Amino acid sequence: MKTADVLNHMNGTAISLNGFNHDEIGDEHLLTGMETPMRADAFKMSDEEKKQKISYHFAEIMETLGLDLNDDSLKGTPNRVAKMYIEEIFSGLNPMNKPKVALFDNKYQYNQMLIEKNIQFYSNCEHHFVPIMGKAHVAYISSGKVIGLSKLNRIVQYYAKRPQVQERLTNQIATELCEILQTDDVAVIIDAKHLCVSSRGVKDDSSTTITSYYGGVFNTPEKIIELQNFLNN
Ligand SMILES: Nc1nc2c(ncn2[C@@H]2O[C@H](COP(=O)(O)OP(=O)(O)OP(=O)(O)O)[C@@H](O)[C@H]2O)c(=O)[nH]1
Ligand SMILES: [Zn+2]
Repeated sequence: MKTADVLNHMNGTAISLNGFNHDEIGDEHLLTGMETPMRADAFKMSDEEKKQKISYHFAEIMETLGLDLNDDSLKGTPNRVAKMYIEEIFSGLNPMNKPKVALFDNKYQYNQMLIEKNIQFYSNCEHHFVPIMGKAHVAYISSGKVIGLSKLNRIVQYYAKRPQVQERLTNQIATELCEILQTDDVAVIIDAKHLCVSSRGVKDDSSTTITSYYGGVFNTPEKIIELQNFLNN
């Protein structure tokens, strides 16, 4: 499936280049408006250099807040945060960390939907840099290839490990699955809690946010109902 076709599914998603260089960044979502906005020089600096820089600036933030960086418990925090950003919670910004996906021939002649339900993920809101946590459900119908189940979870985790908004996370996962599986018949539903809504600001601890992508045959009332029935059980 071509990205232009995916774009047609997105109901008017804005096209934005953001100075983003496809070859250098290696993200296939150029021109769809759903790429994570990154500069063309995003990977000129090594991970080690990035960690040192983040550590320096995080120490500055802590100093500004008046914290004593000589304190036993606090002194390692700038390094801890830098390591966590680069190696863990924002590791999905680096295309080198994209999961390698194993595909198999559909020898089983299984031609109905496959749903990977309740994929737990943690992400971070790009507006406040506080956690988003939730569950993703992904479904597809094979066009000839079958994907290893764990790879569905890994694709969700890869895109979650970026500063995100839920709409983009949903569409990035869907586009990736369409491209890998060479089919439009993909659905992604995400139900997540945003700590920027629950722990601060409006402080609503009970609301969650649901987003969805229904492509190909999933974009019919019957299939949507069938899918939702599976998810509700
Ligand atoms: N559409 C969308 N909005 C999000 C997401 N995560 C956080 N937001 C919202 O982004 C908005 C940022 O709005 P601002 O008014 O600039 O930020 P703010 O002053 O901190 O807003 P409050 O959260 O209302 O206090 C907030 O309304 C957030 O709830 C997301 O995944 N999708
Ligand atoms: Zn937020």
